[in-house]
Amino acid sequence: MSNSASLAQGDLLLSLTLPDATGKNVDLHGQAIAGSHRVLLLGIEPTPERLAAATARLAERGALLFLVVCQMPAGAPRPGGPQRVFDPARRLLNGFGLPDGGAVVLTPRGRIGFLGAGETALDAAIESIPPQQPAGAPRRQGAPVLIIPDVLEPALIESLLTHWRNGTKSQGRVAVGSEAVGTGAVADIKRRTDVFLDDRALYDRFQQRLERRVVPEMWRAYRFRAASFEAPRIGCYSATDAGAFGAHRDNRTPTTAHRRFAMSLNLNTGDYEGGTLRFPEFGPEEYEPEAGGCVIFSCDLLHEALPVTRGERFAIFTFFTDAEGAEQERRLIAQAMAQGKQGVDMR
Ligand SMILES: O=C(O)CCC(=O)C(=O)O
Ligand SMILES: [Fe+2]
Repeated sequence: MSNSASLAQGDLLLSLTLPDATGKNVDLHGQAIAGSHRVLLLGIEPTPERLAAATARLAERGALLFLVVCQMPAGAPRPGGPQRVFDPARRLLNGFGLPDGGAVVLTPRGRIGFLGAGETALDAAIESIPPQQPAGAPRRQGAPVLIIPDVLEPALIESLLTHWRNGTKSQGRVAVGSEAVGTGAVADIKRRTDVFLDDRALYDRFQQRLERRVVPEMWRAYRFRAASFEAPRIGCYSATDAGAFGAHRDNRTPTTAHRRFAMSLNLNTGDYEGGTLRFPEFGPEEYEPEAGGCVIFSCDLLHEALPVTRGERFAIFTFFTDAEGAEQERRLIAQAMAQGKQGVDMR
């Protein structure tokens, strides 16, 4: 991880193991408990009364409590109570940037759902756990896509939208190659106004969210190790020209062949109509993550963004590649530079 700042709400935590009183390692993402909300109370021992009240409220929510203590607990684990785990180096307190008494909620997905400190931290942590959801109808089809909610928070979304408003705009640009269309037809396949994310500070904030919330999810879902991502662009599909991106794959030209996974991350929802994503090879379902959330999919999948019929849809896009693809891309950029082209212009 390139950024060493404390873990924040929304970050994914895929491994977390601490010893119990007997020295046996407890995997806080173990298969018997992952999939439930887990509340970690750090560095303090609640009174028996508070513990009883918290345990009852947690049970209602199907959640589990762990006490993370810094002193090795005396004697054998106490039967019946919450599991105590031992963190003498205060790795968790430091990693979360919390004082003693801090509370953390791990969501079923393994993300940090809540972080808090102070007298009310445990109650607030429990309060943050949503009621258990009904299963819904069984799904019989769907595209092999990964939907990740809450990758970007509202303040960062706002900064990205401001960057688009002030940025240098380019329209309808697509990579041209064997299966791609010629310039004459470009406007037909892609009607979108793009601005590259070329502001360093904003780029760094965006990159950190991808590293903590997207890259590890791709590893878990696909065992895909992202080595780099392409210059992100913020796009606007407007109803004024029925903004859309017709059915295409993302890796079918010499300059895009190194791409492995695409990310489409919505910056707004609700203030436009249309604009959903569809994967026609897999069925008629339409995909639309909430603002701040994204869809990740293989660049081999045929996909289209349906026309926006009212308002404007904003989203940010990038493509991930692995070490091999990154090497391919480096060669390509070097070639283009040797021919006097600018790297970013190839995309
Ligand atoms: O609008 C979208 O969500 C998809 C965009 C897309 O397919 C692309 O930029 O290649
Ligand atoms: Fe695409």
